[in-house]
Amino acid sequence: MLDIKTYNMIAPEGTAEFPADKYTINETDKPAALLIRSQDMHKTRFGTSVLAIARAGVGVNNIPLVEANSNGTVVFNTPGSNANAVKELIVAMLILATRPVFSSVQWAKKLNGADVSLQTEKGKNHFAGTELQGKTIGIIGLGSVGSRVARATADLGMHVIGYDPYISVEHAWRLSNDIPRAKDLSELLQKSDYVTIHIPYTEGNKDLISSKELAELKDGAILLNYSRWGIVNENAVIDALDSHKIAQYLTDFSSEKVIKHESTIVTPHIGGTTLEAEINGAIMAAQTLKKYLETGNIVNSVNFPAVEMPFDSNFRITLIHQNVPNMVGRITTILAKYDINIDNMINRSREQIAYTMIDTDNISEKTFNKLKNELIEISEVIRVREIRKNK
Ligand SMILES: NC(=O)c1ccc[n+]([C@@H]2O[C@H](COP(=O)([O-])OP(=O)(O)OC[C@H]3O[C@@H](n4cnc5c(N)ncnc54)[C@H](O)[C@@H]3O)[C@@H](O)[C@H]2O)c1
Ligand SMILES: O=C(O)[C@H](O)COP(=O)(O)O
Repeated sequence: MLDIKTYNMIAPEGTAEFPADKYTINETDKPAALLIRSQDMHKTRFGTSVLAIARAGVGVNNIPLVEANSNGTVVFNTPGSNANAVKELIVAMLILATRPVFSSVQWAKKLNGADVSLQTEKGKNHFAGTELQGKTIGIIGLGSVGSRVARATADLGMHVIGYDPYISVEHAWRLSNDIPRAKDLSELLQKSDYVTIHIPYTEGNKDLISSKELAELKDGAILLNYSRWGIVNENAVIDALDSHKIAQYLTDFSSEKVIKHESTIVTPHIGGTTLEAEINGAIMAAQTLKKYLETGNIVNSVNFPAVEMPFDSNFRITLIHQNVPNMVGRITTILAKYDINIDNMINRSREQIAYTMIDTDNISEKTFNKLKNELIEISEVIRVREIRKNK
């Protein structure tokens, strides 16, 4: 039995992916894997029993990847699972930034009497808005969310300009050829009436939008941050709002200072919080975990290489090791000592980490334990695992 520990609200459709004859959920203090959302794993220690962590969602800045690597823990996310949910919220927030929906509803709620309809007709002049059509929106990051926002805002009649120097081939294909790309961030900032950010939080993206970048925006521009706290420098954005350099800041990530400011609209990190996105993410994360636990194959990892090999033999040995020369030679030399005949083998690497899978015929538990002890003695080997077919 393998135990899966969950954190946060994981949709039951996800945990239902783990059959009860092979898995338990939240039953031991030595789980084989974790299924999480935004749980801060920098503060929540995970032990060596944890073979993998699946993040139902996209952002993985809540997971210490260096520690995961040295522990031999594979970290997965669920790319695109909540992108439509974020896109729809961005459309809503653009409209809320442009039309006085909240204030007009609050005003109308207070009306009394038989002539409320007359009163609304008289009062509506106080609630004139502007339109999105014809305005320019700059989209920073053209991945799963950004590419969808580009399409949706173009459909609203906005002029769209994108910026993503690291765009993947898959996302570039999804993006319409009509969407012009800024040559650099400055060009995007200078041309846009609205700027929306859809990038991961990384060391390199910390404070990407700070005083210098805010100064490059058009006067009265509107900024949206549905990516992460820390990508926009909070003090700089408050200064830009106070000086009326920018008109509004709309965000899913906050502090008391931002919430209390009269020119902000703050949502409580609900970008991916729809029934559909939560189910998508939980199922995708669970399926990715199951695949890894049952076959060793890796898809959608953020710290390990993608590795897939059909599992046609009876026994699979997986090794996580440092990415240094001659590891395969050293590993196969030890296997040869045990007279193990290799049916199939794959070795892939990503930065400092490498992963090797070796398929062979059945090996007894006793022989495998001896073999494992010898393999783990190679100082660069981090983890050795056995997977028996259909177990
Ligand atoms: N508010 C929410 O609930 C919510 C939901 C989903 C995602 N997110 C956040 O949004 C981020 C983006 O999500 P996604 O699904 O589109 O991810 P994604 O990985 O599909 O796309 C991110 C894109 O950003 C680009 N990028 C990275 N750094 C950049 C930079 N400095 N300038 C321009 N482009 C840059 C990458 O090349 C990539 O194309 C996530 O990492 C997460 O932090 C928030
Ligand atoms: O990165 C993400 O996928 C979003 O921020 C959603 O986070 P959540 O799963 O905690 O809602």
